Amino acid sequence: MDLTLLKVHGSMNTFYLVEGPERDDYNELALRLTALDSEADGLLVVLPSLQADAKMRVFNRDGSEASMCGNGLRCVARFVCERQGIEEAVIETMKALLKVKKEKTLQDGIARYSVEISPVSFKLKDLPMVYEDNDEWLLKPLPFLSDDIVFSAVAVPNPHLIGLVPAAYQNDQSHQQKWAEFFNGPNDYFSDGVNVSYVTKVEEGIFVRTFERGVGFTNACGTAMTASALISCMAGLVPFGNVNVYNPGGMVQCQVEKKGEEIRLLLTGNATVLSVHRFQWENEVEDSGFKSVTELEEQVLYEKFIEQTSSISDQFAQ
Ligand SMILES: N[C@@H](CCC[C@H](N)C(=O)O)C(=O)O
Repeated sequence: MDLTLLKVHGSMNTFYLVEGPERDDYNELALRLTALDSEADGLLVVLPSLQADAKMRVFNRDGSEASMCGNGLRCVARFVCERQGIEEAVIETMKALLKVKKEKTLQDGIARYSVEISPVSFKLKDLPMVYEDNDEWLLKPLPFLSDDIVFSAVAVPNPHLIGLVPAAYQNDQSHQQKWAEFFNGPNDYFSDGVNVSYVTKVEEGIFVRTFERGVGFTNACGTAMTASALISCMAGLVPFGNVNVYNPGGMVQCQVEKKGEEIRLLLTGNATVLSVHRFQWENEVEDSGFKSVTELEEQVLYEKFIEQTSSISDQFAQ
């Protein structure tokens, strides 16, 4: 089968995007593509939907399917809005119908979209996480892990474990890597694995580094950045409202509103198309492969944007 793929990114969280019918082997396609491209964090599939303008499925580098992807949703939002000539849409995801919207471009040319991140749950059963007889785990050290990091568990709806850390843990990532690898292997706490983020306050917001389930360290994880902004607001690290979230791949804005139990989260950032690919997808691995690549110019502008945000991100080892 001859497929047309877009290589896209949100904050340098990079995916192949394909449009197609429902089928049960997109995990295989994700594995084929990521085996050929070490930059790709996974695959986004845009499908027809009976309830929304389109449906998104997301597959990690290792072929596992995730319930949500914030950076990926911005790229899907752009694809659907441009295809239909609209500025707002609703996208069906595994657990929710989410509103997406075209926003004013960044630096006069970088396409920018906002996406709803929902539903949000602090219930450990929704991640799932099991730790003694706790129902929630918010802003408390996990004693077996460290005494000086407060951790929070939140599902948005994919699972996140978020630690508020001093800068030293950003410069030496071995602590984060060790525990993220442990929680994503056979373990008693997270039966489905978990995305692990370390968050540090910076002058104009927060810096977030994420070790993603099914991927490893990534330039950025949209759901993790939004969940981290929520936890940072709840911890009093930054005020509720708009939070600038810096990451190794750039910067996004997360809008965090919490009224009692009701939480509203919005993630806004770039949705960039890097290149267009033709890919031959056959049963045999040796018959599959890229047939052509057309590079686009959009990344030039994005690189300039990164230069501006790098004064903050460069405080930490990349
Ligand atoms: N990078 C994504 C999240 C992708 C899914 C994640 N690895 C999971 O398995 O939950 C994002 O931008 O949110």
